[in-house]
Amino acid sequence: MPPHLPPGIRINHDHHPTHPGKRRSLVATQSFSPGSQIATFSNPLIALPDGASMRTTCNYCLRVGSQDTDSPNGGGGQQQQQQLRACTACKAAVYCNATCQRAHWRAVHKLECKMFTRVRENVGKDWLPTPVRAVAQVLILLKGGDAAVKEAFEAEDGLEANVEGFKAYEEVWKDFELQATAAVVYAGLLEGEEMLAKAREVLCKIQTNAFNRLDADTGMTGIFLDAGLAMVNHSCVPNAFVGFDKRTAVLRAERPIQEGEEITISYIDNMLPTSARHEALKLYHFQCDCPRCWDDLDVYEVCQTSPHIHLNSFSLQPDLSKLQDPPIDRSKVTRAEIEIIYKKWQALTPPQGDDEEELLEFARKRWELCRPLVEARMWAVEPVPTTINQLANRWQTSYKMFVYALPLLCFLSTECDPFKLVAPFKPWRIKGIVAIIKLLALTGEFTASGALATRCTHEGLVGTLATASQVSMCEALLRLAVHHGSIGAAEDWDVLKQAKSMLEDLESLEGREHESNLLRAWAKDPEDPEGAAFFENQVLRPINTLASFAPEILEEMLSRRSPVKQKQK
Ligand SMILES: C[S@@+](CC[C@H](N)C(=O)[O-])C[C@H]1O[C@@H](n2cnc3c(N)ncnc32)[C@H](O)[C@@H]1O
Repeated sequence: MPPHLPPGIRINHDHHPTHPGKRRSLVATQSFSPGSQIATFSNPLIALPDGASMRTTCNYCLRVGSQDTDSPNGGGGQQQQQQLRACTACKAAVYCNATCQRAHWRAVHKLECKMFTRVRENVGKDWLPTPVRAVAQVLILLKGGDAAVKEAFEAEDGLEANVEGFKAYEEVWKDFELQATAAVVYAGLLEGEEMLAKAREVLCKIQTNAFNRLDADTGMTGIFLDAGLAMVNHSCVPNAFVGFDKRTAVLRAERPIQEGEEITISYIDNMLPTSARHEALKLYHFQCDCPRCWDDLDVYEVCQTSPHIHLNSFSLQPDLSKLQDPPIDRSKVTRAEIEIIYKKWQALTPPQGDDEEELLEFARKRWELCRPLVEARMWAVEPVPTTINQLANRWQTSYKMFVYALPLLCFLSTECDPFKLVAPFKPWRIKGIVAIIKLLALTGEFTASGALATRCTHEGLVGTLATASQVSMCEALLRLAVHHGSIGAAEDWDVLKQAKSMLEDLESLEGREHESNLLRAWAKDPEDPEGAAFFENQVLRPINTLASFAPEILEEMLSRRSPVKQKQK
């Protein structure tokens, strides 16, 4: 029996003449506009936090919290987070409340609880590596006769396993053998070779069909497997994407989808150069022949053909002609050189600790590799954006450097993200905007007290912030975040909730009704003459000026020349 699917989608079982290995696919039974919700999946077969965070994440709803203070490792320092209480029997699985604990007990924990007692007695640990726990859960649910798990893992038309494909990679297969054996032993099911073979097959099915559930807010990962969602095939130019909200996966349209069209998502980071994408897809055992792979398109070329460039008229890159005809110089770097740059960049080993000098030296080496792309002004081509992003992330929380993170974040939101992620409602684009808002609020305090110049030697940066209306900038950015967040994210996405409440606070500030009215008019109609002029002059211009400092700041910090020079713009 095929998995139960929500309305709006169906499974296509037709043979793909050009791709016999593709087997089934998910097809839209109605049209979907960009950003709209195609389907939600809230009853997964497997939903696990990753091994290391199973003591700090509710094992049922996957909400991140802090550990019970009675537990051996304590839970201090995270007051705002939900306090989690451990199962009194195994003391390994933790929950945010009794409802979650009961639901997890019914779903699987009554069967796996003893396993954790066994783990503690045998190896003294109170957690298991994620794949081992996932396989063990499936095995004990199969043993317990769970119908949905049997259907997915034992029926002939169940989940794709690709066992022979995995066997071809010796190292991967050795790893699978170890993990499958551990799962069988810990589950208390070591009954012979047949059970071990079953465990290996289960692991192959999990590897092929489960999502790495990355929580965009906390960075926590885990495994999420739903038999219906697992029917979506891959494309490097997908028309849909999956977001996670605790125990629910939401499938959303990224591009317009017509009735009868196949729905595709990207299994990997589809912004990487072609050979890196193919390397990442190796474990799915198929040759991707999407337009990006077929014509070896870079991010700018994919952006140029995107059907939703126009959505950026309400964004930080409203100059649509730039998205249609990007100001880059392809003669400075070939595709083959980009592939080599990426491989060398990836091969550099990051320093182990937090030593500032070592981290800066590492960033310098990475930046040096990016130089041909920088000269071509191909800022949106990896590894340039990730190199800048990593530096911005570090500087944001650095007492000495946080002011310098602001131009970097403005640069990412204007020169990188819109080309990489053309749809402005993609959560990563919204997060980029929210990061700018937070830094504007922080630097605003220093501007008001006149202390900014003591923190930052870049006169252009200090001058721009001194003359800009940071409150209006924040309000405009919040309106962008709330508008696009309401299209492409769950209503109770923390980032969206936070943006909404910050916007309410700003709107209620006395004495700036005029500015607020203009921005409200612009948000209602980005072509409203007065509102648009206000946004252009008071928001976009300072954001672009701040962004324009990023290349020189990066150059001077990372090119082994002098420190940031004092410059008046
Ligand atoms: C998560 S499953 C997707 C559902 C799968 N088609 C099925 O019938 O079970 C992933 C597997 O589907 C196949 N697949 C996914 N995308 C594909 C594509 N673009 N071309 C060919 N095969 C693909 C590969 O075998 C891959 O390992």
